[in-house]
Amino acid sequence: MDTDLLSDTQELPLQVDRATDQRLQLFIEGLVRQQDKSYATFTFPVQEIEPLMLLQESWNEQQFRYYWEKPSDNFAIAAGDTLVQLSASGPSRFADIISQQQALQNATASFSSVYHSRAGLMFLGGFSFFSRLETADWDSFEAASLTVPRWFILKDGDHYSATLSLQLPDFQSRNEIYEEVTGRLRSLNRQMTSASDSPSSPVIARKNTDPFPAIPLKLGFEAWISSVKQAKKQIRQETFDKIVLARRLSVARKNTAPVTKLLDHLRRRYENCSCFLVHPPGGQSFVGATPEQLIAFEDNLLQTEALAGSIERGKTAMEDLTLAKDLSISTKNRNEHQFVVQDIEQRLRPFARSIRHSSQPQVKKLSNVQHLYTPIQADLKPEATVLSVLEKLHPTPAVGGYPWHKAAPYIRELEDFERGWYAGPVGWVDASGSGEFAVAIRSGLIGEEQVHFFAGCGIVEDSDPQTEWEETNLKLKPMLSALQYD
Ligand SMILES: C=C(O[C@H]1C=CC=C(C(=O)O)[C@@H]1O)C(=O)O
Repeated sequence: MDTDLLSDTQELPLQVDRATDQRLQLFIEGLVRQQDKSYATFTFPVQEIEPLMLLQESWNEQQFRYYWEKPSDNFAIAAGDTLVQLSASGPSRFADIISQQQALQNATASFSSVYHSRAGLMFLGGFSFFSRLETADWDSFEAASLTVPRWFILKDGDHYSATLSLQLPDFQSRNEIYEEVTGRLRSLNRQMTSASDSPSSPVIARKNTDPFPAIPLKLGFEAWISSVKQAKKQIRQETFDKIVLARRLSVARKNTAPVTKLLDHLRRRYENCSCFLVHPPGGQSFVGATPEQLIAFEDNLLQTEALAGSIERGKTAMEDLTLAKDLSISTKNRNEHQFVVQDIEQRLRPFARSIRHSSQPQVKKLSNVQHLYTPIQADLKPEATVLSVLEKLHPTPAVGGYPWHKAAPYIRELEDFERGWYAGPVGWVDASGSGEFAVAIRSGLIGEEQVHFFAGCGIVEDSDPQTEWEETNLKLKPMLSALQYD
């Protein structure tokens, strides 16, 4: 290896010691000799770095970009460029993705100089709410899409690493592979150095002095009231017990700040949320900060939750407490919540050895709204995988309905827009089969000229259409503020 990457020369974010270099050369020799793999990944430790800054530094509209951060977990992934994109559409999309993922895993060899289970292959992306995408609004997205990036940076507590991946048939010899890996390490080093030297943090530091025009928050009000009334009629006729209706607010994009700034705002403001970005090559950016975890899966231990039932935050501590109490004792909200707990439990049962949750919901407080919240844990049977469980869990009645097969057609009928990836699962899966997916609510689709914001709420027998409308306004707030529309 050229001396510039070796650790006894200068201080660089990513350095390789001689022993690692020797191991790397042997690994590459093995790849070329055996010729039984089509892809290889290479993971190295890096110095402390802000993955978001690197994403900003390396931003390229024409390439795949991905970001995931849960500030409260001290966990982040920034990734870019496509090595392979797994995609599928239709009712068998989960099964199709699972078989593509397995094939890719079998065709990949991994080199790692870190001891971390997230080293190696990483699959990043998500799924649309319904099994097909039907309009041009989401034309850069697939109904199911997991991308293996050509690079990603991982931050997990104090652990930082960089993983590169490549397609082996692109290279003729051992030397070419070695040159490619070291060349890319060098360019990553340059980007990491300028990301950490970058004088300004990507924070939106101050309010825009020339505020954007007020959002027409009343837009779609009549249609909403009428849809909620129709949904309640179906509930009275016992078609279903609960349905989640959503609205889309579409506005001209005024804030042209990079989406990385938007993400930075979200992660600072919503520390307990999963902040995400999925940007297909040349497409729009799907961005959000969601409080709802759909699945966290590691060593056959699963964590999920019921999050449904909402009320505003109080202006004083006392008022806030009173509102939380009102929420906890509200029959309407408790019913709305209980359908979710029940349904999740039912769906997990075939996979689970045991399932645990408290009998009473807690209250989860976000800066704009508070929700009823029941964390649920399950020990799963060995055959369960993150994607097979995801297939069964999505959509929970927190974003769909109860029973789902009865409510589903009414969502399409009563909403006048394509949900796309709104309320679908978004997240990541690693090579060991662990992964995390969140429900992509509190989100927006950001195009060059237009932004679509989404928010929904659960409708049950005694829902009041006006109150539900106000609740959607509360839920739109995080994204509206992040784009400075307030
Ligand atoms: C569907 C959304 O929220 C869900 C999650 C939490 C509380 C909800 C509610 O109270 O209705 C919704 O079930 C959304 O924010 O778009």
